[in-house]
Parts: sequence; C-alpha cells; structure tokens
Amino acid sequence: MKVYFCGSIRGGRDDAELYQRIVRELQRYGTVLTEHVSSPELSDRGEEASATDRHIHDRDMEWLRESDVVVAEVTQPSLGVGYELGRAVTMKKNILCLFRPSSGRSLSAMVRGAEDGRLFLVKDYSEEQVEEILKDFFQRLDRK
Ligand SMILES: O=c1[nH]c(=O)n([C@H]2C[C@H](O)[C@@H](COP(=O)(O)O)O2)cc1CO
Repeated sequence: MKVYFCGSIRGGRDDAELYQRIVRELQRYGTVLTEHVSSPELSDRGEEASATDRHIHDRDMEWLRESDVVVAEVTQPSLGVGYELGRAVTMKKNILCLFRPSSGRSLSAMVRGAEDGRLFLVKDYSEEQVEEILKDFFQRLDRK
C-alpha cells in the first residue's frame, strides 16, 4: 500500500508535529511516499535549498499517480495541499481529509463540499482520534 500524505509547508508549519504523528501511524499500513512533509527540519521555505519548484512539483505528481491512497491534514490552509487534492480527485484516488474544528477555522467549501461518502472523505477529528480514524479508514478500504 502506497500512501501520499499531504500537509502544509509554505502555508505554515504550525502542525508539523501532528503531521509526524499521523505519518508514523500511516507507516503501520504502508509506505508513505511523502514522509518529508512531516519532517521537523523542514521550514515554511520547503525544500527550496535542495530542489527547484519544478522538481518538487513533478516528483510529487509522480508519487501521487503511484499512490493507492491520499491522506491530507487540511486544518492549516495550504495552496499546495488544495492543488494536490484537486489532482487526486481527477486521478480517482481514495482520499481522506482530516480537519480539526478545535482550530476555530472553517474548512474550505471546495474541500468539505467535495465529500462524496465514497472516494473523497472528510473527517472532523481531535488529535487523540488519529489512530482510530486511520484504522477505520484502512479497514473500510479492505472491504471495498
Ligand atoms: O517544498 C515542498 N515540498 C513538497 O513536497 N510540497 C508539497 C507537499 C505538501 O503536501 C504540499 C504543501 O504545499 P504548500 O507548500 O503550498 O503548503 O506541497 C510543497 C513544497 C513547498 O511548496
């Protein structure tokens, strides 16, 4: 199982620690192609010191194509994550978006409104529910 994890980078790194926790949990179910998104060493400049934007874009689109599932933490708004989700929809990927209402933010209608109960799922959650929500998600996939 190949997992593409999306999380904010240039949109802001406030949730980087939580991304790490989610990625660690996702690694129980498969290979996380985008582990770097959760790296505590990655700042809101992203990988600019080591890669061009074109390289980042083309590599990530290739990983997205390769992936079986897409899991996105969408609480911290990020243009890149929104773009990845749009591309993943076109590729008919199984998508899970995770949003924390405790942030006081309101999730974009373009994400919440894309929920279809089948390929595109949006879950409101709190941090202590990460394990349980991912377990349910992967169990459901097995039954598909
Ligand atoms: O350096 C990077 N590396 C990278 O893989 N990304 C991808 C993965 C993340 O899920 C998403 C974050 O987008 P943004 O930087 O607009 O918040 O884009 C984004 C950047 C910087 O935009």
